Amino acid sequence: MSVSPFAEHTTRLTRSLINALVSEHDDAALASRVREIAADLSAAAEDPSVVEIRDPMRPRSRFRLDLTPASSARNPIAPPLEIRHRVRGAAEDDGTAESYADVVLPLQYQGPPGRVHGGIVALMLDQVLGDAAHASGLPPAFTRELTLTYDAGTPLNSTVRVSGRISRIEGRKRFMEGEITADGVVTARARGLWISPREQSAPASSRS
Ligand SMILES: CCCCCCCC/C=C\CCCCCCCC(=O)SCCNC(=O)CCNC(=O)[C@H](O)C(C)(C)COP(=O)(O)OP(=O)(O)OC[C@H]1O[C@@H](n2cnc3c(N)ncnc32)[C@H](O)[C@@H]1OP(=O)(O)O
Repeated sequence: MSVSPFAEHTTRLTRSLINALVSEHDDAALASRVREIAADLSAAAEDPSVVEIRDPMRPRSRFRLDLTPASSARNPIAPPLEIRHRVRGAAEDDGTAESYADVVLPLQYQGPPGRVHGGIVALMLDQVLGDAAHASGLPPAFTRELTLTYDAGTPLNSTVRVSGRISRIEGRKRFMEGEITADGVVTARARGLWISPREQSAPASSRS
């Protein structure tokens, strides 16, 4: 289900409000930002039908109603994670289907100074690996195990790439792997196991 421009606009403004709360330590400056954002929120709510967004997030067909705190365009606590799909080609040329997202994390996702919080790193990798686990119309599967290695700080305020792919499938089990890179350097790696519940995996288990 696609998100209306009004809902997405309101989500973006709410993200701005969250950002103001963690950025402005002076109440007068904070109050000024709050007034601006409140005015923008009210203006859009006057007539939701005329709200337009120049660069809306693309609705993803394999995720009909995304309300997750990881990637929903209508959930302001979610990082602005727009997941795309591709086949790794040219350089690697291994033909692996991959899910990936290029994302900039603002201050509200900070852990150590200047770095993305490790839990947010895990959240994004869980989501992108979970998305990749559902490639090719595979039946629903849940994260059973997720192992993270934090190799280096993941920077705030600059584009990082979150990627995930299936490494192998054994019956109901999908073994996943992925990483986050910043300027081409790996900052975190993930390995995980997604399992399709017995009742939902009849076609998959008959293949095993
Ligand atoms: C969420 C998807 C919904 C579908 C949506 C469709 C479209 C989606 C599009 C895009 C999706 C993006 C969405 C991302 C969402 C983000 C991820 C989350 O937040 S998920 C929530 C957190 N996770 C849970 O809540 C799971 C909780 N756990 C469970 O419910 C169960 O454990 C479950 C269903 C996962 C498995 O239950 P069992 O009872 O079937 O499992 P047993 O029988 O113990 O294990 C199955 C096999 O796996 C082996 N196994 C277990 N652990 C293993 C391990 N660590 N290594 C190797 N094998 C292992 C076992 O030995 C067994 O093998 P043998 O069949 O006997 O051969």
